[in-house]
Amino acid sequence: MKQDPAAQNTPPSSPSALQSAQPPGEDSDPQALWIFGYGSLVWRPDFAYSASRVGFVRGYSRRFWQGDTFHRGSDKMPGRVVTLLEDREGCTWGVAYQVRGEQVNEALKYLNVREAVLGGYDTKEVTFYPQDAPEQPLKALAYVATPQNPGYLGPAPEEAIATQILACRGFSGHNLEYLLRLADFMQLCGPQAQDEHLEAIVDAVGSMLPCFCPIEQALALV
Ligand SMILES: N[C@@H](CCC(=O)N[C@@H](CS)C(=O)NCC(=O)O)C(=O)O
Repeated sequence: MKQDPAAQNTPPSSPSALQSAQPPGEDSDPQALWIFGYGSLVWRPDFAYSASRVGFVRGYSRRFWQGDTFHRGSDKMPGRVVTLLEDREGCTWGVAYQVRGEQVNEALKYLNVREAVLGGYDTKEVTFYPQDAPEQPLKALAYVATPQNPGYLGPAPEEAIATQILACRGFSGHNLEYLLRLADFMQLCGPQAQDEHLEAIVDAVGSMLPCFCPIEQALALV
């Protein structure tokens, strides 16, 4: 897939700059901001929002390459959560949430703690393509863990990532729940939404769990 010029990797942008970047027709509220989630934000945003849309970003691939010693792991046994890897051929599915008015500062304050302080993520401007209107892309804020952050673990064989996920748990729950809820979301997106890296890790987990069962039953185990 050729990288869409609109999906050029732009430098990290401040939320305020992004709010003013919304096209005039996008929203009468100049304070409106879209936040793109592609990991736990997909199923647990935990901030108030006015609208949400399923869709994708181009030029990035999702990877379980960020360590997590709080939400899904500990200092002794860091879990693995996702980040975005710049990839010209990449496409990552997730959910964009629109926050407006007072929701903007509340969401940013909350995410700064959850993502930046506790998770090591930075903010980055991305171009989001709604599944139901890809011809009308939106500017959105994404939280991305770069290789420079102290929690970054980087690439590993999917089997090793699966082993680590099976062994870890943190304050937000088991790392396996994190993996399976993301896989569940991707199944709901339909056959056009593929994530080979995620699928390979789920398959590796399945080969290691003696009683591996459908996702909804496996979620009941964690
Ligand atoms: N920034 C990504 C990943 C965010 C993410 O998964 N962060 C983790 C670790 S800092 C988190 O918030 N976990 C909460 C949970 O696991 O329920 C997203 O947009 O979803």
